[in-house]
Amino acid sequence: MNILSKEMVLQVLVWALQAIGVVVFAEALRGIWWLVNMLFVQPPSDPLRHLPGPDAPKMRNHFRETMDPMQTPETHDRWRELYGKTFRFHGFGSFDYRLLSFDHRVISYVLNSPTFEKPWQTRRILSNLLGRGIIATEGDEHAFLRKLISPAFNTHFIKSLTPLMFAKAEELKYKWDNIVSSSSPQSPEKLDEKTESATIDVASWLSRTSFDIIGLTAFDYSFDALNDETDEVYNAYKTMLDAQAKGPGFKRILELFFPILETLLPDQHLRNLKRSQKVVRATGLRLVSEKRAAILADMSAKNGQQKDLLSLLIRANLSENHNQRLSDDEIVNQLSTFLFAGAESTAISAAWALHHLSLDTSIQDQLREELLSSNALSQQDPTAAIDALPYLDAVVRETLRFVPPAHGTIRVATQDEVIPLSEPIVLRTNELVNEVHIKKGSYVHIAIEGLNYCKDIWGDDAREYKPSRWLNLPPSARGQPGLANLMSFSYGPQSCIGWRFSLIELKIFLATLVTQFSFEPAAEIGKYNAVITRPYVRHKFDLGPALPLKVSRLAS
Ligand code: HEM
Repeated sequence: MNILSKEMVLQVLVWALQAIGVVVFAEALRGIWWLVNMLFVQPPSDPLRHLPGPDAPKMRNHFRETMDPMQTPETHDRWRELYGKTFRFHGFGSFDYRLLSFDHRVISYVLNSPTFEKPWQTRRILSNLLGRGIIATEGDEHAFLRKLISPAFNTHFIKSLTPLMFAKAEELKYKWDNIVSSSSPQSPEKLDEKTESATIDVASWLSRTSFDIIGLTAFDYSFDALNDETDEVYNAYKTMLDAQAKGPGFKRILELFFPILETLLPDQHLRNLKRSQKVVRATGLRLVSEKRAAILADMSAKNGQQKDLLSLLIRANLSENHNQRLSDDEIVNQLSTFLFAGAESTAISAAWALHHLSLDTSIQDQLREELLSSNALSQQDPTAAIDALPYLDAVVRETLRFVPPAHGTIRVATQDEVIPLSEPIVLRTNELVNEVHIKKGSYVHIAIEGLNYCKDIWGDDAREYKPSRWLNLPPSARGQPGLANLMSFSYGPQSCIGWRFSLIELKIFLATLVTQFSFEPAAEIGKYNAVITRPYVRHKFDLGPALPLKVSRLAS
């Protein structure tokens, strides 16, 4: 009996091993076929191969040339000169043809057509991080969320949030003032000189301020990060978002393709991430339930003032058909998305603005002169007053043009498609064509920075930081389809929903800080692209994103 059961166990083991062997063999075959198909079968039939463009050896890619902001301006200029406005380059190797175009007809077609979606890799990264927020969705789900969320970002509502933005900008001003005071030896002679100064990492302080603003305006939650960085939810969000700040490592990329690795080979990073997500979700769910209870209880609030985006979202959700309503979890995903998409991008733009003002004192002086002579900050309606200042507007837009936080975006064709061109191109076969054929699965790269640097749109000085261009834009730039006359917020159904929010926040930051301090460079700054274009101190990349400036208090 014993012997029999041993034999049976052995037999079962053998069968199990055979079954595993068959599965492994089948998977290996599938993998080999996938590789052969990708490397040898698909490329010869890819219509993009006929387009002009740079060639690459089998396993070399063009990612650095197309995505590293320290290289892209030169690369784009060179490639445009050689290949024209629409061409192809290589993704993971010479087998991987990708479309790159500086033709707005192509861009507009791709950004507006339902055939083109964000690649699954982008959406998986985003939803692994934030849950399924609007930025990670497509099709009907996206359209539904966009309709639900859009009212929360209208001009009127954003204007109601500006007192909070002003209050936080003032708080930042006092923080910097204290830093300057504590690092400058006090002496009476110095009071009317511009010598009281300190070196401040403006990127980090602006990030703390911007987090505080989104916390309060989006979900009425005080991170109070400007005071200290101890709040548990703030730190949880920082852990989640900082994971992106140095770019994905090799293991993260492998996990994207083989999610099972997260379970098989957990590491400290993943454990921290999961812990942070738990903290964010628990607090988010609590806030949603408290807000909803308050809204339901307070019938008079039906037409009353909403003071945060969450209340607006809950109210819009409550008026939806019962079976279409978002769950509390789904609402929390949207809040995390606002934080992810809005906090760092606006803070980094403000830091880039101060950087460029520090590099050109005449621009800085002109801006300060406009702000002081208009007395905009002391007006009864300071939001309207600063919003009406042409040079402030020019500095903000020029900064967003010159260093767009989103360096580019990518779309993938979900079926074979024909994209119209605004001007014909000559294929490698010498054929003149008015359209580009693209097959299902091909990637289209939208070079946001590249489009912002186009000489045929912006003029020969496109690669100079020059706010004055906005006071007299060339007609080619005036007709740009992008939001705020730029590509920086993209356009089409998936364009930035928070663009008005960030424009006014940037203006409030600059108006508050430039009237109080002057800025000079404190280090050589480089830029790198990890989800957004971030500053770092040259030769000190390991320290992470930073933008130190010499900040001096102006004589009163
Ligand atoms: C300087 C600041 C900002 C820049 C440059 C910026 C840029 C962008 C860009 C380029 C996209 C499109 C991404 C793509 O198609 O791949 C986008 C989408 C989005 N942005 Fe912004 N953004 C900024 C600030 C904000 C703020 C403050 C918020 C919210 C508070 C926000 C919320 C969103 C959301 C929710 C989406 C997804 C929209 C959708 O999928 O329909 N952004 N942003």
